[in-house]
Amino acid sequence: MRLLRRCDNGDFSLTQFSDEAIPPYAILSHTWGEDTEEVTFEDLTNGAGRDKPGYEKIWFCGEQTAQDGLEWFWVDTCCIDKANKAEFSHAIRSMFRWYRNAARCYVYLSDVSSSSLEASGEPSPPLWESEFRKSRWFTRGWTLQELVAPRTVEFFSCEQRKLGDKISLKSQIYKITSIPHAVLEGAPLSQFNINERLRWKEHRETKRDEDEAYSLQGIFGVDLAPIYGEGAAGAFRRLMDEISKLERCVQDIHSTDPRDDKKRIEHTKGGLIKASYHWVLDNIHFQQWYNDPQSQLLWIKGDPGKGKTMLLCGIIDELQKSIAKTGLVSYFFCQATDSRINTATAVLRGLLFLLVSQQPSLVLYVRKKYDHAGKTMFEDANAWVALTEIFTDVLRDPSLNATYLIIDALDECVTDLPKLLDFVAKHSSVSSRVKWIVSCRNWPDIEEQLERTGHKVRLSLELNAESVSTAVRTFIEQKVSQMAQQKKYDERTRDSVLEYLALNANDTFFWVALVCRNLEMTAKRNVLKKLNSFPPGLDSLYKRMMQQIGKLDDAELCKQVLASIALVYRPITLKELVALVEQLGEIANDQELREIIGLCGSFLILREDTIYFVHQSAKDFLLAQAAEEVFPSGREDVHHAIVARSLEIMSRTLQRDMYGLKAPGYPVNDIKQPDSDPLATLRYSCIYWVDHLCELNAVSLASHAGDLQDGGVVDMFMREKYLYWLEALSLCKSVPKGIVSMAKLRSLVQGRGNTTLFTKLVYDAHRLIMYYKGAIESCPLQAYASALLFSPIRSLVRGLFQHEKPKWITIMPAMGEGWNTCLQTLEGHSSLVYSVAFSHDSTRLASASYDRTVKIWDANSGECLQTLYVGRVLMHMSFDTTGLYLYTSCGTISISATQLVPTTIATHPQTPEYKGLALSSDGAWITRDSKKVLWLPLEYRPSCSAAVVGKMLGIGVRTGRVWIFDMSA
Ligand SMILES: Nc1ncnc2c1ncn2[C@@H]1O[C@H](COP(=O)(O)OP(=O)(O)OP(=O)(O)O)[C@@H](O)[C@H]1O
Repeated sequence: MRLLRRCDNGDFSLTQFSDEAIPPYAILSHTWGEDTEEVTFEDLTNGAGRDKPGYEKIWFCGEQTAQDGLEWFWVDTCCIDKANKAEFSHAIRSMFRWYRNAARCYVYLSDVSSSSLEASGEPSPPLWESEFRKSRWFTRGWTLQELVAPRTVEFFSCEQRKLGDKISLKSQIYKITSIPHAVLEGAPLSQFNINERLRWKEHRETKRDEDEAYSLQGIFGVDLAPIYGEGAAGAFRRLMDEISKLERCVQDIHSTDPRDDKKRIEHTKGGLIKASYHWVLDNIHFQQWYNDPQSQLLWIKGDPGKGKTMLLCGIIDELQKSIAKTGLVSYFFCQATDSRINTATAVLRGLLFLLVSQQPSLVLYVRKKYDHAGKTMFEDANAWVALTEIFTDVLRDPSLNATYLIIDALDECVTDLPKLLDFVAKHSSVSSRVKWIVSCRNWPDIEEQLERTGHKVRLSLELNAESVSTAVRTFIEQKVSQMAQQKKYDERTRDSVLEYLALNANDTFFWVALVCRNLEMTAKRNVLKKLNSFPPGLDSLYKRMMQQIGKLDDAELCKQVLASIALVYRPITLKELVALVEQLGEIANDQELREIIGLCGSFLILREDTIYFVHQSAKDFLLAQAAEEVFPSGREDVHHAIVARSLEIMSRTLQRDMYGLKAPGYPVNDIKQPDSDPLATLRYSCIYWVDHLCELNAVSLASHAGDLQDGGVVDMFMREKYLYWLEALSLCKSVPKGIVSMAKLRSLVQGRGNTTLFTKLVYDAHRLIMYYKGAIESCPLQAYASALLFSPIRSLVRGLFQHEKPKWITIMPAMGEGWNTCLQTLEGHSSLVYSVAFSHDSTRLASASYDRTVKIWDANSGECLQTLYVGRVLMHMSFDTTGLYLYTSCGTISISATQLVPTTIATHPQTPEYKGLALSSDGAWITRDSKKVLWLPLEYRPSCSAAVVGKMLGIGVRTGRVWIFDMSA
């Protein structure tokens, strides 16, 4: 950006600044006169232009800038070299940002005179207002963004007298432009829908047709390179395209909307009570964090149930009020029992989603990567890397105002917590504009890491016992008063409940909440009798509740439900639960089912149709203290029951074409889930039955030995339902998980030693899912087309499912006898793959392509874990024990094996030995010492690169595919 400064001799000089080093500056907004009247860049560089009418504006802007204590200012007529096309294009794309980031914006209204102000001596309304209303400034296209982008906009008359600013004149401006007050007060533009924003530009004109669209790019938070000559229609079409791409990108960032999570949490926890969190706002540590620019991280810690989550809900509400639309508040609530929101990646996605929703211009940092990699970049197992890079860029954005980032329950981040802690520690001191709050239980691991973080303030709930105690007391009073009203308690009952709760709560909100939950289900006449049965302390209370469940008529059923819910890998729905717990099968009635969950109400809660634990501590209790009661024959028994039920219900229900798609090429992305979804009960079973099977220990496996033998339940399921299961996995978007499951099943059955027909079937089925992953994943019915037609003649699955092969194919392709050496084909690169490398443990395969990306694959599941945009062609790649090294002509980029975070280093500590294979002229693969290791079938020969580890061979080819071969086969 080029800025102006007034020199001592009264002239103006121009200085160019890089984006990272722009000093505070003022900016002029005006309407252009004839081109010949304006002072140009050329004029200024040649010391000319003083005699032009436009010089006065520049002079005014310089004067006003100095008066406001600034040194630099910007005027569009002379700060852009319009002869330089690249610069001009860059300026058009940056203009909104330049206005938004200006410390001051002066609007010079050449057609509004303030002489009428003097003459009138404060009449009401002032006479200049009618000129103001008619000013040309409100009719031009570009001035729309000049009005809405800057924080402050001051209006001056042609005599250079201040008339007011966009806040003091908001009513007049609203009448002229119909732009709502909130916009003028700085509300994020994204709060206003596209049509409304388009309406603001109605009746505005631009000199060039295309500018009508170009002048709106900042208003919609998109980037549009100008192509003058394309016409207004072309420019608008591109603008609309960009807007829809932006919307898609924002949509794809989000895996959950933290605003909905917050509402849900508050709702399921019984509603937020202000009087129980308000104490924190006056707390000395909170105040220090809030007011001191050096204190950027507030760490709230406390034992389970002390009210941390609700405290954060309250703080979020208060911060949102206090920043009054000018800053950003972004937050995330981790919940261990919900796999959508218990990973480090989900946290960053959630935070990022709320940031870009409030300030769409930030999406540019996302688009840099997203446009290249698409939605998968948020979903790859290592999306973490991409997200941390984006986040780092976002936090450095110069336009970011006061920003608050809040993460609740770090202890409930199940996947990659160390990475998240490391990220928070590093980034919480990056910018004084960005402040963080994190909360967690008193866990030593987390404490150790956060203790090392600088610029933090610690707020321990245990060390603020008095405040927490008063807050709990208020909570008790509110809860009891609500119950007393609802259940019509007499005074004695109400006072007794109040007293009992106050005496036994031990400053733990959750204990109070749990007791109240129980009392709400207790008849008024029994309340006093029952009161003493709630012992103080969470564990004692859970124990007591377990005893109460033990006395129910449905005690056994409730325990079975609790046992299954405690062992499943994600929260399940009521329907999925019925599939897993045999005895529930007899309860056909939805109402009765809900009643059973209600009976477990001290531990479980139903949200819509999904069952959750009331609290993580409830699950912990069942798995530890109550294990004997809930798992009387051990956890393995419950795992086995889940497997048995899953197989039974899948065998009964799975069939060909569950969604009535008919066409084998029906793409999975076009499929709409039917209202009455035949997979609703099966989804969990389909995805996780193998995992439960693999939880069985040797003793348990021995006692169920028949299951894994020829003719056993698993064998029969594979024989009769395997392809239908693959179709279902595809409908559940879980084919990669299916591959991992089949690998697990294969090693489980192979580990049992003897080779049986069943072992062979599992091997064959595993090969088939690996080989046809791509086809089945994108079109579920390909399980019966490609997978049957092109698998080897002696494939067991092919033989078992002959009856399912497409009837319309009369001449079957000639296939080989058995599976060839190619295990799987990895698809994703869009150009030739010129380098491949295996990790030493053979779990990862990296491939580099002329599409300028390096992809890292899970060599077992074939899933693409990460796409690195390297932007250049590499010379070579190799893994060593420390990580992946990418060799470029300008040094090495190393990728750490565990973190997969690229860092640039100048040289590699030692040049690793090249261990790959090379292609000999006759098409055979030879090692470096010229010893032949493998002949490849002709079809695989047009290859470009190869790597080998153990008995696996990876080959990258011209089509962009990567093949993995089993060399032992
Ligand atoms: N300000 C409040 N308003 C309403 N309810 C509250 C408030 N504070 C705490 N509670 C009640 O106390 C319960 C426990 O609070 P919360 O979940 O915030 O504790 P926590 O410290 O985050 O617990 P954990 O670390 O175990 O997750 C909530 O379920 C809610 O019922």
